[in-house]
Amino acid sequence: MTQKVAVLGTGKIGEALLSGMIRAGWSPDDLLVTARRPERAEELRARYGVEAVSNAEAAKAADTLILAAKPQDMGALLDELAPHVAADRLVISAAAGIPTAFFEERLTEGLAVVRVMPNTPVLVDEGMSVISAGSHATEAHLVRTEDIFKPVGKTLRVPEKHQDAATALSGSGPAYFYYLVEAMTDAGILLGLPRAQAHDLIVQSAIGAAVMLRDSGEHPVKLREAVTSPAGTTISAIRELENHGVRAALIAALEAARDRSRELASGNG
Ligand SMILES: NC(=O)C1=CN([C@@H]2O[C@H](COP(=O)(O)OP(=O)(O)OC[C@H]3O[C@@H](n4cnc5c(N)ncnc54)[C@H](OP(=O)(O)O)[C@@H]3O)[C@@H](O)[C@H]2O)C=CC1
Ligand SMILES: O=C(O)[C@@H]1CCC=N1
Repeated sequence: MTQKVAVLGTGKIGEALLSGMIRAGWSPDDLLVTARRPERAEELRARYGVEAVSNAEAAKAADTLILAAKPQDMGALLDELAPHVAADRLVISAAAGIPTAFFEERLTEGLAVVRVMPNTPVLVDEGMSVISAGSHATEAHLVRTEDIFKPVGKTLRVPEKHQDAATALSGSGPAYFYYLVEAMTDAGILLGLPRAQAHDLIVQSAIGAAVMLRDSGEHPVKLREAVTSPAGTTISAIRELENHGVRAALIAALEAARDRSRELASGNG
Protein backbone atom coordinates (compact mmCIF):
# COMPACT_ATOMS: atom_id res chain seq x y z
CA MET A 1 0.00 0.00 0.00
CA THR A 2 1.36 3.42 -0.92
CA GLN A 3 1.95 5.73 1.98
CA LYS A 4 0.55 9.24 1.79
CA VAL A 5 2.76 11.98 3.18
CA ALA A 6 1.61 15.49 4.07
CA VAL A 7 3.84 18.50 4.65
CA LEU A 8 2.12 20.86 7.08
CA GLY A 9 3.39 24.45 7.09
CA THR A 10 5.09 24.37 3.71
CA GLY A 11 7.54 27.26 3.85
CA LYS A 12 11.25 27.21 2.97
CA ILE A 13 12.26 23.88 4.49
CA GLY A 14 8.89 22.23 3.80
CA GLU A 15 9.10 23.16 0.13
CA ALA A 16 12.75 22.08 -0.10
CA LEU A 17 11.74 18.69 1.23
CA LEU A 18 8.67 18.45 -0.99
CA SER A 19 10.72 19.21 -4.10
CA GLY A 20 13.28 16.59 -3.04
CA MET A 21 10.60 13.94 -2.56
CA ILE A 22 9.26 14.62 -6.03
CA ARG A 23 12.78 14.41 -7.52
CA ALA A 24 13.23 11.13 -5.66
CA GLY A 25 10.21 9.70 -7.45
CA TRP A 26 7.30 10.28 -5.07
CA SER A 27 4.12 10.80 -7.03
CA PRO A 28 2.46 14.17 -6.37
CA ASP A 29 -0.73 12.09 -5.92
CA ASP A 30 0.76 10.63 -2.74
CA LEU A 31 1.74 14.02 -1.33
CA LEU A 32 -0.36 16.69 0.34
CA VAL A 33 0.62 20.16 1.51
CA THR A 34 -0.87 22.73 3.83
CA ALA A 35 -0.19 26.45 3.94
CA ARG A 36 -1.56 29.29 6.01
CA ARG A 37 -2.19 31.66 3.08
CA PRO A 38 -4.36 30.69 0.08
CA GLU A 39 -1.92 32.27 -2.39
CA ARG A 40 0.89 30.13 -1.00
CA ALA A 41 -1.29 27.00 -1.32
CA GLU A 42 -1.99 27.94 -4.94
CA GLU A 43 1.71 28.51 -5.63
CA LEU A 44 2.59 25.03 -4.33
CA ARG A 45 -0.25 23.44 -6.31
CA ALA A 46 0.90 25.12 -9.52
CA ARG A 47 4.61 24.41 -8.95
CA TYR A 48 4.43 20.74 -7.90
CA GLY A 49 0.99 19.44 -8.91
CA VAL A 50 0.25 18.49 -5.29
CA GLU A 51 -3.08 18.92 -3.57
CA ALA A 52 -3.22 21.67 -0.94
CA VAL A 53 -5.67 20.90 1.86
CA SER A 54 -6.51 22.08 5.37
CA ASN A 55 -4.44 20.84 8.31
CA ALA A 56 -7.39 18.73 9.51
CA GLU A 57 -7.82 17.13 6.08
CA ALA A 58 -4.09 16.39 5.88
CA ALA A 59 -4.19 14.74 9.31
CA LYS A 60 -7.09 12.53 8.26
CA ALA A 61 -5.74 11.55 4.82
CA ALA A 62 -1.99 11.12 5.30
CA ASP A 63 -0.14 8.27 7.06
CA THR A 64 2.88 10.50 7.73
CA LEU A 65 2.62 14.15 8.76
CA ILE A 66 5.74 16.29 8.41
CA LEU A 67 5.33 19.38 10.58
CA ALA A 68 7.44 22.21 9.15
CA ALA A 69 5.95 25.33 10.76
CA LYS A 70 8.12 27.64 12.86
CA PRO A 71 8.58 26.60 16.49
CA GLN A 72 6.56 29.65 17.57
CA ASP A 73 3.59 28.51 15.39
CA MET A 74 3.70 24.87 16.42
CA GLY A 75 1.40 25.14 19.47
CA ALA A 76 -1.42 26.65 17.38
CA LEU A 77 -0.89 24.08 14.62
CA LEU A 78 -1.10 21.23 17.14
CA ASP A 79 -4.31 22.67 18.65
CA GLU A 80 -5.79 22.51 15.16
CA LEU A 81 -4.51 18.99 14.50
CA ALA A 82 -5.15 17.32 17.85
CA PRO A 83 -8.73 16.11 17.22
CA HIS A 84 -7.82 14.61 13.83
CA VAL A 85 -4.58 12.65 14.31
CA ALA A 86 -5.24 8.90 14.66
CA ALA A 87 -2.92 6.77 16.79
CA ASP A 88 -1.50 4.89 13.77
CA ARG A 89 -0.02 8.03 12.17
CA LEU A 90 3.64 8.96 12.14
CA VAL A 91 4.38 12.58 13.02
CA ILE A 92 7.75 13.95 11.93
CA SER A 93 8.73 17.35 13.29
CA ALA A 94 11.37 19.43 11.53
CA ALA A 95 11.13 22.26 14.07
CA ALA A 96 14.22 23.52 15.84
CA GLY A 97 14.26 23.10 19.58
CA ILE A 98 10.89 21.46 20.18
CA PRO A 99 11.20 18.07 21.88
CA THR A 100 9.17 15.03 20.81
CA ALA A 101 7.44 15.12 24.22
CA PHE A 102 5.79 18.44 23.23
CA PHE A 103 3.96 16.62 20.39
CA GLU A 104 3.30 13.46 22.40
CA GLU A 105 1.61 15.50 25.14
CA ARG A 106 -0.63 17.44 22.74
CA LEU A 107 -1.58 14.73 20.25
CA THR A 108 -3.07 11.24 20.51
CA GLU A 109 -1.85 8.98 23.32
CA GLY A 110 0.88 6.58 22.18
CA LEU A 111 1.51 8.40 18.87
CA ALA A 112 4.82 7.79 17.07
CA VAL A 113 6.81 11.03 16.84
CA VAL A 114 10.19 11.46 15.16
CA ARG A 115 12.26 14.64 15.37
CA VAL A 116 14.37 15.56 12.35
CA MET A 117 16.74 18.46 11.85
CA PRO A 118 17.31 18.81 8.09
CA ASN A 119 19.12 21.64 6.30
CA THR A 120 18.46 23.58 3.10
CA PRO A 121 20.95 21.63 0.91
CA VAL A 122 18.17 19.02 0.66
CA LEU A 123 17.33 21.26 -2.32
CA VAL A 124 20.37 19.82 -4.15
CA ASP A 125 20.20 16.32 -2.62
CA GLU A 126 23.14 17.18 -0.31
CA GLY A 127 21.14 17.68 2.86
CA MET A 128 22.12 16.57 6.34
CA SER A 129 19.12 15.28 8.29
CA VAL A 130 19.59 14.35 11.93
CA ILE A 131 16.95 11.98 13.27
CA SER A 132 15.77 11.06 16.79
CA ALA A 133 12.95 8.81 17.92
CA GLY A 134 10.29 9.95 20.36
CA SER A 135 9.19 7.58 23.11
CA HIS A 136 6.69 5.63 20.95
CA ALA A 137 8.62 5.60 17.65
CA THR A 138 9.85 2.17 16.58
CA GLU A 139 12.61 1.03 14.23
CA ALA A 140 9.97 0.87 11.47
CA HIS A 141 9.07 4.53 12.07
CA LEU A 142 12.73 5.55 11.88
CA VAL A 143 13.13 3.61 8.63
CA ARG A 144 10.01 5.32 7.22
CA THR A 145 11.55 8.66 8.16
CA GLU A 146 14.86 7.73 6.54
CA ASP A 147 13.00 6.67 3.37
CA ILE A 148 11.87 10.30 3.10
CA PHE A 149 15.13 12.02 4.00
CA LYS A 150 17.81 9.68 2.54
CA PRO A 151 17.12 10.50 -1.13
CA VAL A 152 17.86 14.18 -0.41
CA GLY A 153 21.18 13.74 1.38
CA LYS A 154 22.73 12.04 4.37
CA THR A 155 20.89 10.98 7.49
CA LEU A 156 22.23 10.36 10.97
CA ARG A 157 20.42 8.98 14.01
CA VAL A 158 21.30 10.63 17.34
CA PRO A 159 19.81 10.49 20.83
CA GLU A 160 17.35 13.37 21.19
CA LYS A 161 19.58 15.07 23.80
CA HIS A 162 21.99 15.88 20.93
CA GLN A 163 19.40 17.55 18.69
CA ASP A 164 20.08 21.10 19.89
CA ALA A 165 23.77 20.64 19.11
CA ALA A 166 22.95 19.13 15.70
CA THR A 167 20.72 22.12 15.00
CA ALA A 168 23.64 24.47 15.77
CA LEU A 169 26.04 22.47 13.59
CA SER A 170 24.19 21.22 10.53
CA GLY A 171 20.71 22.79 10.71
CA SER A 172 22.16 26.30 10.77
CA GLY A 173 25.49 25.20 9.29
CA PRO A 174 24.94 26.22 5.66
CA ALA A 175 24.36 29.83 6.80
CA TYR A 176 27.85 30.03 8.32
CA PHE A 177 29.44 28.95 5.04
CA TYR A 178 27.37 31.48 3.06
CA TYR A 179 28.47 34.13 5.54
CA LEU A 180 32.13 33.17 5.05
CA VAL A 181 31.76 33.26 1.27
CA GLU A 182 30.17 36.70 1.51
CA ALA A 183 32.98 38.00 3.76
CA MET A 184 35.74 36.46 1.63
CA THR A 185 34.20 37.92 -1.52
CA ASP A 186 34.34 41.35 0.14
CA ALA A 187 38.02 40.68 0.81
CA GLY A 188 38.50 39.90 -2.88
CA ILE A 189 36.98 43.28 -3.75
CA LEU A 190 39.36 44.97 -1.33
CA LEU A 191 42.23 43.21 -3.12
CA GLY A 192 41.01 44.68 -6.42
CA LEU A 193 39.14 41.82 -8.08
CA PRO A 194 35.78 42.35 -9.78
CA ARG A 195 32.95 41.03 -7.56
CA ALA A 196 31.89 38.29 -9.97
CA GLN A 197 35.42 36.92 -10.25
CA ALA A 198 35.99 37.11 -6.50
CA HIS A 199 32.72 35.21 -5.99
CA ASP A 200 33.70 32.48 -8.48
CA LEU A 201 37.17 32.02 -6.95
CA ILE A 202 35.77 31.65 -3.45
CA VAL A 203 32.83 29.41 -4.40
CA GLN A 204 35.02 27.02 -6.40
CA SER A 205 37.57 26.94 -3.55
CA ALA A 206 34.74 26.11 -1.14
CA ILE A 207 33.47 23.32 -3.40
CA GLY A 208 36.97 21.89 -3.88
CA ALA A 209 37.70 22.01 -0.15
CA ALA A 210 34.32 20.43 0.69
CA VAL A 211 34.81 17.56 -1.76
CA MET A 212 38.34 16.93 -0.43
CA LEU A 213 37.03 16.94 3.15
CA ARG A 214 34.33 14.45 2.21
CA ASP A 215 36.28 12.17 -0.12
CA SER A 216 39.96 12.17 0.95
CA GLY A 217 39.45 10.70 4.40
CA GLU A 218 42.13 13.13 5.64
CA HIS A 219 41.84 15.16 8.85
CA PRO A 220 41.15 18.87 8.16
CA VAL A 221 44.43 19.79 9.86
CA LYS A 222 46.36 17.66 7.34
CA LEU A 223 44.50 19.24 4.43
CA ARG A 224 45.23 22.72 5.78
CA GLU A 225 48.90 21.89 6.33
CA ALA A 226 49.18 20.84 2.68
CA VAL A 227 48.14 24.38 1.67
CA THR A 228 50.36 26.12 4.21
CA SER A 229 53.87 26.56 2.73
CA PRO A 230 56.74 27.61 5.02
CA ALA A 231 57.01 31.42 5.12
CA GLY A 232 54.26 31.51 2.52
CA THR A 233 50.95 33.31 2.05
CA THR A 234 48.58 30.96 3.86
CA ILE A 235 50.34 31.11 7.22
CA SER A 236 50.19 34.93 7.09
CA ALA A 237 46.41 34.68 6.70
CA ILE A 238 46.06 32.01 9.40
CA ARG A 239 47.98 34.20 11.86
CA GLU A 240 45.43 36.99 11.29
CA LEU A 241 42.51 34.56 11.77
CA GLU A 242 44.06 33.47 15.09
CA ASN A 243 44.79 37.11 16.10
CA HIS A 244 41.13 37.96 15.50
CA GLY A 245 39.85 35.02 17.51
CA VAL A 246 37.97 33.40 14.63
CA ARG A 247 38.15 29.92 16.18
CA ALA A 248 36.81 31.24 19.50
CA ALA A 249 34.14 33.22 17.64
CA LEU A 250 32.93 30.07 15.88
CA ILE A 251 32.80 28.12 19.13
CA ALA A 252 30.81 30.94 20.78
CA ALA A 253 28.52 31.24 17.75
CA LEU A 254 27.61 27.57 17.71
CA GLU A 255 27.10 27.59 21.47
CA ALA A 256 24.68 30.52 21.02
CA ALA A 257 22.78 28.61 18.32
CA ARG A 258 22.56 25.56 20.60
CA ASP A 259 21.27 27.77 23.45
CA ARG A 260 18.68 29.39 21.19
CA SER A 261 17.47 25.95 20.11
CA ARG A 262 17.00 25.07 23.78
CA GLU A 263 15.03 28.31 24.32
CA LEU A 264 12.66 27.36 21.50
CA ALA A 265 11.74 24.14 23.33
CA SER A 266 8.47 25.49 24.70
CA GLY A 267 7.24 26.58 21.29
CA ASN A 268 6.92 30.23 22.32
CA GLY A 269 10.61 31.16 22.26
N1 LIG B 1 15.10 27.11 7.09
C1 LIG B 1 15.95 26.17 7.49
O1 LIG B 1 17.12 26.11 7.03
C2 LIG B 1 15.53 25.13 8.47
C3 LIG B 1 14.35 25.22 9.17
N2 LIG B 1 14.00 24.25 10.07
C4 LIG B 1 12.75 24.33 10.82
O2 LIG B 1 11.71 24.28 9.87
C5 LIG B 1 10.62 25.05 10.32
C6 LIG B 1 10.22 26.03 9.24
O3 LIG B 1 11.28 26.91 8.99
P1 LIG B 1 11.31 27.74 7.63
O4 LIG B 1 10.92 26.84 6.51
O5 LIG B 1 12.61 28.44 7.62
O6 LIG B 1 10.14 28.80 7.94
P2 LIG B 1 9.00 29.36 6.98
O7 LIG B 1 8.39 30.51 7.70
O8 LIG B 1 9.56 29.56 5.61
O9 LIG B 1 7.95 28.16 6.89
C7 LIG B 1 6.94 27.89 7.81
C8 LIG B 1 5.63 27.88 7.08
O10 LIG B 1 4.61 27.40 7.94
C9 LIG B 1 3.44 28.13 7.63
N3 LIG B 1 2.50 27.97 8.74
C10 LIG B 1 2.57 28.49 9.99
N4 LIG B 1 1.51 28.12 10.72
C11 LIG B 1 0.75 27.34 9.91
C12 LIG B 1 -0.48 26.67 10.07
N5 LIG B 1 -1.15 26.68 11.24
N6 LIG B 1 -0.98 25.97 9.04
C13 LIG B 1 -0.33 25.92 7.85
N7 LIG B 1 0.84 26.55 7.63
C14 LIG B 1 1.37 27.25 8.65
C15 LIG B 1 3.94 29.53 7.41
O11 LIG B 1 2.98 30.31 6.76
P3 LIG B 1 3.21 31.89 6.50
O12 LIG B 1 3.98 31.91 5.21
O13 LIG B 1 1.85 32.43 6.39
O14 LIG B 1 3.98 32.40 7.67
C16 LIG B 1 5.19 29.26 6.59
O15 LIG B 1 4.91 29.18 5.20
C17 LIG B 1 11.04 25.72 11.63
O16 LIG B 1 10.49 25.01 12.70
C18 LIG B 1 12.55 25.61 11.62
O17 LIG B 1 13.06 25.48 12.92
C19 LIG B 1 14.76 23.13 10.24
C20 LIG B 1 15.91 23.00 9.56
C21 LIG B 1 16.43 23.98 8.65
O1 LIG C 1 17.42 29.43 12.09
C1 LIG C 1 16.61 28.55 12.46
O2 LIG C 1 16.02 28.66 13.55
C2 LIG C 1 16.35 27.36 11.58
C3 LIG C 1 16.65 26.07 12.29
C4 LIG C 1 17.93 25.57 11.69
C5 LIG C 1 18.12 26.42 10.53
N1 LIG C 1 17.23 27.37 10.45
